[in-house]
Amino acid sequence: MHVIGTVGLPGSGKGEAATVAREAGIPVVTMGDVVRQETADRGLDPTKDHGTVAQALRDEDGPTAIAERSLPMIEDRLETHDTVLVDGIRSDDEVAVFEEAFGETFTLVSIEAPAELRRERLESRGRDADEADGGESVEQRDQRELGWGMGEAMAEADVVVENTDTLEAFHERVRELLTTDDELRVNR
Ligand SMILES: Nc1ncnc2c1ncn2[C@@H]1O[C@H](COP(=O)(O)OP(=O)(O)OP(=O)(O)O)[C@@H](O)[C@H]1O
Repeated sequence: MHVIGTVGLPGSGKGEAATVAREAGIPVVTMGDVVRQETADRGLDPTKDHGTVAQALRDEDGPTAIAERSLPMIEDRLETHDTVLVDGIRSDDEVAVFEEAFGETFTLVSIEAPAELRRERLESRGRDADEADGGESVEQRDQRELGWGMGEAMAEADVVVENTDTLEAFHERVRELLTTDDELRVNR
């Protein structure tokens, strides 16, 4: 059994890593799924009330509210799959929840790329997907996420994957990581 969590700053490649996992038949649980589920449970509109519910969860139950609620979803996937990828971890407080729940079977992977490369990739993703950035620069997004504890989370990673080469090379590296038992046992 393996639970693999990914952390990384905006545009580092977490979404691409999740795509590689799905292609390899590894289920992906995102913190966003948790918020969507909670929004539906509260009878609210997942397309409009996502942000409000995410904030409400943290206000009501503290910084680990969303991570705690993802645990049953992860355990559910582990009934039928050996490995599960957790996407959307944003702080060291959240990392502590997964370490406590899964112990040595939890591996934290930090995906890293320089700000300039991430900025180019996010701009290009924005053009492709017609994605609005809300007027926020990459530096501002970095500061916001670092303020939540992303830097501390990245510093605790068991494995660092540099995403500075081609997309194909990154996919290959992630595929290798997800399917090589030895690499996932680094913290045993
Ligand atoms: N090595 C690469 N070469 C070229 N493009 C890449 C590479 N890695 C990722 N990308 C592209 O850069 C963009 C950002 O990557 P991705 O969406 O995976 O980042 P993310 O970490 O999930 O970002 P966010 O936190 O903002 O959701 C995507 O369009 C992705 O396809």
